[in-house]
Amino acid sequence: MKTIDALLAEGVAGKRVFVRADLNVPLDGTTITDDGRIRAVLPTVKALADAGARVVVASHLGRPKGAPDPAYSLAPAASRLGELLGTAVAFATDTVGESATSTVAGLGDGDVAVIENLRFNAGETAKDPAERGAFADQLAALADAYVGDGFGAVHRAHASTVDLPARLPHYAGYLIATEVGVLKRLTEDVKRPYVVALGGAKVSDKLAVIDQLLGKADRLLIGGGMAYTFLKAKGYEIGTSLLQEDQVPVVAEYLRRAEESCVELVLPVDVLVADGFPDLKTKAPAHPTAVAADAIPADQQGLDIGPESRKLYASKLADAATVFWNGPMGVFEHPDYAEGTKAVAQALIDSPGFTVVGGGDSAAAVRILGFDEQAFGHISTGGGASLEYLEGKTLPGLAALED
Ligand SMILES: Nc1ncnc2c1ncn2[C@@H]1O[C@H](COP(=O)(O)OP(=O)(O)O)[C@@H](O)[C@H]1O
Ligand SMILES: O=C(OP(=O)(O)O)[C@H](O)COP(=O)(O)O
Repeated sequence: MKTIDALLAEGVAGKRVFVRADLNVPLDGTTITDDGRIRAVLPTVKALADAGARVVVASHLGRPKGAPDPAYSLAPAASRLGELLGTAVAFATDTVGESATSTVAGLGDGDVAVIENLRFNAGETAKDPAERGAFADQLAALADAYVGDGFGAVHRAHASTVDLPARLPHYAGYLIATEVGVLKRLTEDVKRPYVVALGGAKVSDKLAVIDQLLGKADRLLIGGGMAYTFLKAKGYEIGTSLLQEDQVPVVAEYLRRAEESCVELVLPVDVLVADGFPDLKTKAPAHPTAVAADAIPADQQGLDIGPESRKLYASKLADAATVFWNGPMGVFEHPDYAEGTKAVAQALIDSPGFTVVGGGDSAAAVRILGFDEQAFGHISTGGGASLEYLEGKTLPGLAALED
């Protein structure tokens, strides 16, 4: 894999360099609540701009449905990138249309532009390779070289992560190099006990990784929205909690295999419930109650792990030599449901082992909840991406950067 240093050595002055970043930041309206993913790509963007490249930064944000949707605009991320760089950053209001073409044509050496959300074009995520390829052809017309630095999206086989680098000289950026370097420590000669904590809301995406993790980790702690499919598989009532119904038999099999292979699969013993999802805008008090995990009322929704589970999870992390954590334990964006995530973050800090936190929301959670980033071994910008890396899968966005 050639890195950005090779591109810089070849000389980039006057060249248009396409940087596929992951600027999928959490937003409250148009306010960015955590800019970690933007800061993470700065070394790459700065190095290219300082060397006189005309830098075209691109990313997805959220999951719009293949058409423009103002709620998912990258405009706030573009302005924040400009603030962090201390220079004006141009913003194209489309991906490959008139605005993108003229914005890129208007760049001088050392200038930076951001184009609009790649997922506003259906070609970005299309299953049909021809449709993806057609979009990639249009993106390729905007650049002379490609730098892959969106680590959080390298597990996606999308036009900008796979088809575009096939059309341009391609290089790995600094963030990808760092992320892969650190995650290698968790795959080669991992120190034990190795504990993996999983939570969050992308349940369908992330349940599959448990299949592999059962053969790799010594202990699996399950929280967040992920936990309720497990509780359901145990035969418990889970009320209106997040459920991946079609995966219940698969999860039941995970429970059986864990027992057989002596992997500790730890589920919440109690949870915080309420009669609905909290208002994240007003943060109005949600008045949750703590109930035993096997006593969730039918009309209630589980939104965080409970106080007994906090203690249990902390104790299961206390002797870990290696920890990987992806996915908040609850709806941490609301103060009434942040305690589970706080307890796990604190347990990682207190753990003597090498600790890695991965995922857009998990990384944002530890910073928003006031933890010191330096207290963790590594904070990865990718949740699904790092999990799939740990599974030993070939990540399409990394494979596409190979020579
Ligand atoms: N019990 C729950 N029910 C619904 N959503 C939850 C629950 N627990 C956590 N979440 C949500 O999960 C989201 C993060 O999930 P995910 O995207 O999978 O994590 P990451 O970005 O770290 O990989 C947060 O926005 C949080 O509010
Ligand atoms: O936020 C992301 O992943 P993560 O929540 O697993 O960290 C990435 O930006 C990928 O987004 P996607 O899961 O919509 O493809």
